[in-house]
Amino acid sequence: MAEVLGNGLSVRDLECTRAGRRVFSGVSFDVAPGDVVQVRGANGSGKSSLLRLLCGLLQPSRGEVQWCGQRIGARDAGFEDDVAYMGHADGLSGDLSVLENLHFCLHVAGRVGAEVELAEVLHDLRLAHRAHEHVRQLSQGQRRRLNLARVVLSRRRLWLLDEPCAGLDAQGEQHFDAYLAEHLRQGGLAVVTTHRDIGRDGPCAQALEMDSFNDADSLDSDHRP
Ligand SMILES: Nc1ncnc2c1ncn2[C@@H]1O[C@H](COP(=O)(O)OP(=O)(O)OP(=O)(O)O)[C@@H](O)[C@H]1O
Repeated sequence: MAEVLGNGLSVRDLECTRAGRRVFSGVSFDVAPGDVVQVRGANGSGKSSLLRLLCGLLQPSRGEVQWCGQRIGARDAGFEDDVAYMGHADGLSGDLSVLENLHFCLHVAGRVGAEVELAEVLHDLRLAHRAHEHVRQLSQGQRRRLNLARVVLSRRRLWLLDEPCAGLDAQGEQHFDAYLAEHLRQGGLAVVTTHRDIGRDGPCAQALEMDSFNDADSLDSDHRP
């Protein structure tokens, strides 16, 4: 029986197979409240696949992911209510305004009425002046900021963030660091794929190097040992 963190995320002997090819195997780690894991690795090493396994969008070919002692594959409703996932696609509606997207997010998170906080986050992320514009009119970096606002406002306990700083400028990165530090300070948990050293000035991150879990034939030829 795998050791389980009763109040956090527990990953045991996880294996990922995509299109019949084993991407990684033997991945095990725990994340406790207040902890962040930084996932690193070469292109194709399986960072995004790992995050999709953690949030239940992909199924492992072996091993399991547990949240607060329950296997997530069991589709425990509590897990989905606890997770904020940021993937490569931003999950925003281009035909809705910035404000409408965030109101929708607050609605889904059961936080209708958090208007003051919404206004503060929009101001912090320099999106307040674009609040009534359609999201499709924003730049990539602005959309990334809006996606960050979505995660922050959702107030979910577990953040699963795939390259959250891609496209952010230096100020956007600073805001990300501050929001992540505050999330952890409040007992939140996070798994983040990023090449930035998020432990440098902020929280101390546990590093997970995906390259060490790859099969040799799953890597591009120039990454093979
Ligand atoms: N939709 C898919 N169908 C089949 N195979 C996929 C799919 N998406 C990714 N893969 C494969 O899974 C492996 C891992 O991809 P993944 O995107 O998880 O890696 P990554 O480390 O996030 O890469 P990158 O740094 O380039 O974003 C790659 O070999 C890739 O070809």
